[in-house]
Amino acid sequence: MSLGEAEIQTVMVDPALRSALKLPFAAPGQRIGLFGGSFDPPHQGHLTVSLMALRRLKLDAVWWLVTPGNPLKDHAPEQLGRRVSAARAMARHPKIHVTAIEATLKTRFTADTLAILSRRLPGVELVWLMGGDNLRQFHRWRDWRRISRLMPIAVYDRPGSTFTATAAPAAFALRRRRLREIDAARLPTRRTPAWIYLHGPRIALSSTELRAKRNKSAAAS
Ligand SMILES: Nc1ncnc2c1ncn2[C@@H]1O[C@H](COP(=O)(O)OP(=O)(O)OP(=O)(O)O)[C@@H](O)[C@H]1O
Ligand SMILES: O=C(O)c1ccc[n+]([C@@H]2O[C@H](COP(=O)([O-])O)[C@@H](O)[C@H]2O)c1
Repeated sequence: MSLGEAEIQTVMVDPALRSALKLPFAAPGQRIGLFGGSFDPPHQGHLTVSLMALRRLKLDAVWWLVTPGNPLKDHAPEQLGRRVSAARAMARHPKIHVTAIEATLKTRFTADTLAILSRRLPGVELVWLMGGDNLRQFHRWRDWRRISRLMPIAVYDRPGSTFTATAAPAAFALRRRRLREIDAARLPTRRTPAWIYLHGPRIALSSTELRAKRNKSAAAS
């Protein structure tokens, strides 16, 4: 969307705060996809989810929130700074911004991060983005119902999750709040809870697989 002078003046986010949080610019009325992940390492799957979400949900931008660590994963990820740099190198797109906001906010759980961001960005239409594998275990996330009330959720299909994700406990609990794919562009402004399952090019890539390959070639050399 294009903003007039008056609208830019009314950006409700305190600029000092925004710069302290190292947040990209977002104005009221803009639609921002929040894509949390370990990105250890980032890959084409992340990029595809972001590009499809930009297009189908008519987003103005996607912010990659590189997490200090997924609370449900045991293994320690690569150093945060290295993952942020790798994510920036992968996400070379004018509408994709890479942030380490959870490290700045010192939040560990998505519900806490999203509660702060929605408070700090009033009027901005935020959407939580995730892959189908995460929908399968969403009911195990801390305060997942609160997350579903904080902002709409878009789930992108992923090999291995196609037939199981939409039958998972959280999907079942929220089944009456699911939008048809044809209505994707309306998701960001829908009353919550609201969610959608998006189909598109399926990318059979994972960070686990890339780490295994990297370790194998390091061991061979
Ligand atoms: N190939 C893919 N297709 C769809 N969604 C994906 C894909 N890869 C990652 N995602 C989603 O991107 C987000 C961040 O994922 P993450 O950084 O953990 O990558 P990953 O490949 O799932 O890593 P790992 O194998 O270490 O679990 C998650 O919501 C995940 O579901
Ligand atoms: O808050 C939780 O309980 C929670 C549990 C599992 C995953 N998450 C978040 O989900 C996002 C995707 O995680 P990952 O490791 O699959 O990339 C990332 O932002 C994690 O912090 C959050």
